[in-house]
Amino acid sequence: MELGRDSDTGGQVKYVVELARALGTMPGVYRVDLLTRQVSAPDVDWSYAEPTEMLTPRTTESSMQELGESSGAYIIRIPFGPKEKYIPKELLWPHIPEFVDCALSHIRQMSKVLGEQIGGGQPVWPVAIHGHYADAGDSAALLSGALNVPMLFTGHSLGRDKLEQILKQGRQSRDEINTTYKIMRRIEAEELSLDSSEIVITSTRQEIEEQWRLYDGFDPVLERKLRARIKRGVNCHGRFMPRMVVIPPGMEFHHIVPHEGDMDGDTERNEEDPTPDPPIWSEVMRFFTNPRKPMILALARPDPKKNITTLVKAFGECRPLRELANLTLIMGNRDNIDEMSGTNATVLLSILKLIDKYDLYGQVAYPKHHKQYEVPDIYGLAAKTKGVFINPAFIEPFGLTLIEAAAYGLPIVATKNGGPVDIHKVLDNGVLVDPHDQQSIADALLKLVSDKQLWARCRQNGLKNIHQFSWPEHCNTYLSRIAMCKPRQPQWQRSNVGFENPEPNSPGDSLRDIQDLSLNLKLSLDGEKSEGTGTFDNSLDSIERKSNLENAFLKLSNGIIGGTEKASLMEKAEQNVSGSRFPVLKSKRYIFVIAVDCDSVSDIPKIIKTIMDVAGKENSIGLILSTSLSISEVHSLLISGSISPLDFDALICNSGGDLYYPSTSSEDGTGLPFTVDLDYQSHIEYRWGGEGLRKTLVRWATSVNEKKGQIVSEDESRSTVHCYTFDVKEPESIPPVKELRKLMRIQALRCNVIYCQNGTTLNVIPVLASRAQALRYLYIRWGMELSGIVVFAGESGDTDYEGLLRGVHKTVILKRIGNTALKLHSNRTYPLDHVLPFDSPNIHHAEGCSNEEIRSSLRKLQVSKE
Ligand SMILES: O=c1ccn([C@@H]2O[C@H](COP(=O)(O)OP(=O)(O)O[C@H]3O[C@H](CO)[C@@H](O)[C@H](O)[C@H]3O)[C@@H](O)[C@H]2O)c(=O)[nH]1
Ligand SMILES: O=P(O)(O)OC[C@H]1O[C@](O)(CO)[C@@H](O)[C@@H]1O
Repeated sequence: MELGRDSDTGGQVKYVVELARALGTMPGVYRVDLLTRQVSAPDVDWSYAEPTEMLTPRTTESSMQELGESSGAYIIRIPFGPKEKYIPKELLWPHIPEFVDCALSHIRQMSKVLGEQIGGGQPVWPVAIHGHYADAGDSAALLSGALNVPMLFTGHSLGRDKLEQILKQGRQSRDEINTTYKIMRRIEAEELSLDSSEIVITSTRQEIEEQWRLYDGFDPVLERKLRARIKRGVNCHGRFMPRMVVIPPGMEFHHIVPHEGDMDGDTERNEEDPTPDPPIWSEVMRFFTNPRKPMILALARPDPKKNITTLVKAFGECRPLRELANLTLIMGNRDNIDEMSGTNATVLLSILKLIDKYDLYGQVAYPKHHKQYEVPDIYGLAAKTKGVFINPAFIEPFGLTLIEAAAYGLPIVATKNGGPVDIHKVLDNGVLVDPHDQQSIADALLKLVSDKQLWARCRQNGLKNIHQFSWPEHCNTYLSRIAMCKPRQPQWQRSNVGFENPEPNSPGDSLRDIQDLSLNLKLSLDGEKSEGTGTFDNSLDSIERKSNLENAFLKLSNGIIGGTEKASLMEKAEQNVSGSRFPVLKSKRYIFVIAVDCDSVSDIPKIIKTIMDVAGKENSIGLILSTSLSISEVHSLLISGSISPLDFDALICNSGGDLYYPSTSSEDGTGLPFTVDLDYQSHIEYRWGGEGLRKTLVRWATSVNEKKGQIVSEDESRSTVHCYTFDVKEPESIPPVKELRKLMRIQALRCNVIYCQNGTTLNVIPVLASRAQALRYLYIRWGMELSGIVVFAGESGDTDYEGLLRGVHKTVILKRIGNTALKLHSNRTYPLDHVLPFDSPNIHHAEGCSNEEIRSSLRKLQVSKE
């Protein structure tokens, strides 16, 4: 690993690689995939372009174990974002949905492969998905929603805390910080991770109490209260908190041999010892006038928060310390400071200036290069000189370097802010200091290098206790926590499992199953009615006539049919569905998704007709309508434009709260020619606050009305099971969307709040539901290729607009559509340009909404109908 190469290659990289490797050797774990970005850029190592890399187990014991085909731990590199270009983490946001789409396709593919190998032909679905750091938290949330599997999250370093620390330093304004670090988008990703995760893993208790508590979506007191309510079986009124679990990271101990000798002592390498000194030693020692003095070692990325400058000042201004010890600063690798990122270069330059200011030549080493395999030798050298390791960071979430130093027999001086407090409790191998207090840093270092007994005691304590930081131990606790999560998987896969072993009157004969069967049989009926031919007649051989099928449907609904008969009926219906209507989505070359949020709803039919006209009558293009409107509003709209619902393959309504398919019958009781997808409903159900959420929203509306007059009211007629809709009379007077989101999160209500239709409507839907996620569902459910999608959107739109433009699909932005909606975005927590990939070749701005202008955009996007 190239640790410390830049601000993206820190401790988290080592943590996740070692965790994946360790998990891959645990009994009960078949396969671990560590997904990351594939980078094929000339300025990074060639191995970053390798699509797959196996992480070989460290211990011979585990490598001796019988491994199954495709089992073990792997790094999977997913290509996304601009080709051949390295992108720092702060600039990745516009590309995250593309990663999600590609990752989804890898996971689906892998689940099929594993299904063939070990799943008896049934796809083997992931047990859990774990996001590490904010960007992966965002991705994992979308993936866990699309796959319907439990999510875990580890922050490693948290945005709110970083923001506070930088503000405290007073060098940058909030806006400047946001421009440099895109920190508000990152914080939103961390909030979403709280909304979506079942478990948040932290390295220390401090991370929970001091850092996570800064977030809207987490409150340690409320968390305890909700946990107690769940234990007592008391209603939580739709409120959810992720479970926070402290599991410190481990160490790989296989290569650790603490140096026993000192620079002058008997155990020093003697003349007969054939092992030469590690080359990195001379790289360091060449800086020193007297290399035998105890070495104070700091090893950290040249990031301002690591506070190396205070350390250099403390050293420079403390005469006795300078006389007694040398200082070694390992700050990543560099060829040319001018080519380093702005903040890293600034740190390095200020350190060089301080060295010059205090005239520390001959006393401070700051080598340009080191390899990761040389890091143990650097700790070893410091230990050999009876030196001390120091981490003076303003705040350190955990601090891998501290456990590394302890493992190599080095006492520590560490910041009292963050993880080191917990580490010190376990290891008791040094002194904690206030990182802002230069004098106390110098005092602590001086004490440890001058008091030989204290030094020896700290070294021994560290070595004695370091084994408490063990990966196998970490993995045991981790896996036991995952095992406690309620298993989640797509509803239709559960039905499949049921088929293999249909027990008469088994507990599986639930209302849900009946609904499933009903939907599938109904779809079968629709299939016959609308298509007339196809596999319908052949596959339903035991139910010869359509009327029999209708009877069966009724019997199922009334609970008369159950057990084996139901299972067999279900299987036939399922085969029929797979054989007729829905795979149509899969076979389409392109799917046109009409997601325009027009200034006036009445403008939509005209746009739909133009796009339909462009699509032509060929079967190779599917059509989906994606809107904030309810299904009955959609129906009226289509009628008003003389458009047949049957021209669509699917209709995403209520901002993604519901998914419908057109149908020639109307058995839903709504009188409308659509069938609701019940599997989708169960798919997005996660953390839906239901009645508790609705009541809170109504209370919020009342309080807004008390202040501003009657401007917002619940609209029961447009609300559905998974979408609470509110009418807004004066959009400019109601609080911005970010405030309502915050209010919900503070109350532990997890939902997706969308201001739509120019702010005249407010839709509240499940947290992992959205118009963009509905497309991912169609991919997972029916195999609809995401790369074949062309989304038609306006220049602006509802507050879920950003989701429509990003991913592997292509987008045509129609000029002058949805302009009024722009005001909905004026009060966002982060600017749209931090998340929209406007330079993407997948996006094209059409000059207008005419047939020719749309055709021209499609040509530019290389979408051809053939
Ligand atoms: O020039 C360098 C600098 C660092 N490292 C290594 O990089 C890692 C740095 O990890 P850490 O000291 O933990 O700091 P960060 O890079 O900031 O890592 C983040 O993620 C870690 C894992 O969750 C947490 O321990 C940290 O607190 C958090 O800030 C260690 O293994 C170092 O040995 C190098 O090899 N060379
Ligand atoms: O300064 P930030 O953005 O909080 O990032 C620190 C994180 O970045 C990394 O260096 C690389 O992802 C991690 O090791 C660490 O978790």
